[in-house]
Amino acid sequence: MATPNGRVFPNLAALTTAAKQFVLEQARGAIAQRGRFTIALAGGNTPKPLYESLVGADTPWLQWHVFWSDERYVPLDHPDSNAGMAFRAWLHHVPIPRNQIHPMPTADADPQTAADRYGQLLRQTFGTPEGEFPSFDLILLGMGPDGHTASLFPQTTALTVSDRLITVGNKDGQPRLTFTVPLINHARQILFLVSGANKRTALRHIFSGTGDPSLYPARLITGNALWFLDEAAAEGVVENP
Ligand SMILES: O=C1O[C@H](COP(=O)(O)O)[C@@H](O)[C@H](O)[C@H]1O
Repeated sequence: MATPNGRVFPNLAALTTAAKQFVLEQARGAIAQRGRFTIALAGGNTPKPLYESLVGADTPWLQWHVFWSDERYVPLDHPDSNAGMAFRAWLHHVPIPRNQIHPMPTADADPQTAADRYGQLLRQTFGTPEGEFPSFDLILLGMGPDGHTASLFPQTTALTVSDRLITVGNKDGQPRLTFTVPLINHARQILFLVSGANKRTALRHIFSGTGDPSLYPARLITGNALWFLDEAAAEGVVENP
C-alpha cells in the first residue's frame, strides 16, 4: 500500500475549515458532472464541528443525497446515534429533502436484516446490480484510537466481508451497522478526519505501512483516500511539506 495522503492542520478548528471547503468543492464538482452529490457521513466527535459549519453554506442542497457509513444500533433519538448527531448539528437546519436523507435502519430485531435493507436501498439509489459496488462521490470517515474506521473494529469478522455492501460490526459485543471495506474503497473520494493525540499510535502503524490490518482496520482502506489530521494526531507521523 502506498503511503497515505495526509494533510496536517494546527488544530481541529483549522481542520474543520479545510474539510468544509473540501466537502463543498466535492459537492460542486459532482453536481456539475452528474447532477447530484452522494455523501456518506461519519459519526463520533470529530466531524460534529464540520456538520455545524455546513449550516448556512452556499450549495444546492436539493441535489444532496445523504447516507451514513456506520451506525450504532440504537434509535435515531438516542444520544449515541450517529445520524441523530448529524441531524441536530446540521441536517435539521438545511433544506435537503427528507427523502434524500437516509439514516441506517436500527429497528429490526436482527441487525443483519437492517444491514441487508440498507444495502438494497443503496443498490436502488445507485442502480447497482448484485455483485457490483456503487461509487459514492464522498465518504467521510473517522478513526478511533484502536485504528477502527466506520464500524470496522480490530479482529472482527466484519473486516473480511466482501460479498455485500453493508454488514454487522461488533463493538464490545454490541452490534453496529457498517459499510464494508470494498464499498468504501469504491468511493470516488474518501476523506478521513482525525483529531487528538490518542490517535497517534494507530496513525503511526497506518502511515508506516507496517501495522497488521486486522489490528488497525483503517489500513484496509486503500481507495482514493485523503487524510486530514490535526497536529496533535500527526506529531511524529506525518509532516506538512
Ligand atoms: O464509533 C465511532 O467512532 C469513529 C471515530 O470517532 P471519533 O470521535 O474518534 O472521531 C467514527 O468515525 C465512527 O463513525 C463512529 O461510529
